[in-house]
Amino acid sequence: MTGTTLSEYESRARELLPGPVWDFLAGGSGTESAVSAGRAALDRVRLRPRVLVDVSACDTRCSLLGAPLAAPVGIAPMAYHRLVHPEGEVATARAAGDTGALFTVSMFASRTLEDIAAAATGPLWLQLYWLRRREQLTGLIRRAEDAGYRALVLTVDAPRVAHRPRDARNGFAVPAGIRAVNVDASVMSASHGGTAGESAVARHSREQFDPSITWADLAWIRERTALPLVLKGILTGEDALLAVEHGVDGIVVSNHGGRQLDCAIPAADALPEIAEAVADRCRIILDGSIRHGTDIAKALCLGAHAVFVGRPALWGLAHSGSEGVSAVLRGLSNEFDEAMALMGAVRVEDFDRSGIVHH
Ligand SMILES: Cc1cc2nc3c(=O)[nH]c(=O)nc-3n(C[C@H](O)[C@H](O)[C@H](O)COP(=O)(O)O)c2cc1C
Ligand SMILES: O=C(O)C(=O)c1ccccc1
Repeated sequence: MTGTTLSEYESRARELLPGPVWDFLAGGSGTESAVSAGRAALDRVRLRPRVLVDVSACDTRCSLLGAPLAAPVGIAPMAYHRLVHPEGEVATARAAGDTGALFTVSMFASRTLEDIAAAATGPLWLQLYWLRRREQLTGLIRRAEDAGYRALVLTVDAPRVAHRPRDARNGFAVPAGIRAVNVDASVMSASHGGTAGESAVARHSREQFDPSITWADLAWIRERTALPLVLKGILTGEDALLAVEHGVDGIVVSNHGGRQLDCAIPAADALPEIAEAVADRCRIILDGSIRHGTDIAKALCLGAHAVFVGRPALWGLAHSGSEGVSAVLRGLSNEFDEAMALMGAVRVEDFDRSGIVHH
């Protein structure tokens, strides 16, 4: 990673960012046990390399729902990139384009969908939470289509934002001047109303997210767009099967980086039963604690087609803007390329369950 390791990006970001912003990035819900469990789950997976395979031309490229990628890597949707860098999502989009990564833009992005699209040279997806005010969703879907976004990601593990002790203690609110510019100001004014005991983000999500939606409501989105639909936050084979039965194009196996259900099963532990239930009928993406090229290899062996990287992209952005995000993504891709060579995998599709043991 051009001399700077990922953990150096992390520690530099921690030094640079105000304490409450760092806590918002790093923190989880409840006991925060689902944050560390995500890492522990990947650490329990060990790789089984094959040797004497011609690896003189490993190919890290793949395609995900029609999007060509330099490696099976995307940036997870994360709110408010301007919290860590003034250019925000525009800088992140440039880096994703430069490195051939997918960028999933959060509904609570701090730059407009159109500005992000103008800076992007690679594929963009848009993530949505289901708001009580459905006309806001209709507007976002139409704007995403017009700006060339290639899929919608509906996050389903957050009927509301969970209680996050660090944010509550800090009375965290998004600083004045940073806004979720793509939604009506009255939808997410998370810059107001942080109080000791509850963050503004948690309070506004309770007011604005629709907690009553069910599988039957997916038809409402389908009727409004021909874009592929991906559900983010699936952790069981049962729900993966329902997702397939409801015709979704992809799922993100995720415990939301340990930020939603405390003690939720780590994505890596959930993946085998999900891959079995899905049986190749939709795309599977894993996120949570992906920090090394070998983590990507492990996710593919467990049944994922690609991974999303969350916090490390923001560490890179805080460190040095677009350059920092590019360096973080390039570092991961280079490590993945090496993992392929040392695993005896020539193509991304060569990874399967025979590549791992799981303790
Ligand atoms: C600061 C921050 C903001 C996030 N915002 C969103 C969001 O707006 N929508 C969403 O679906 N997930 C959001 N997530 C969750 C990420 O998409 C992802 O699931 C998680 O961060 C992956 O774990 P990792 O950070 O360990 O890589 C957020 C995560 C962080 C750290
Ligand atoms: O999804 C999240 O983890 C998150 O932090 C968030 C931030 C702003 C609005 C909604 C969720």
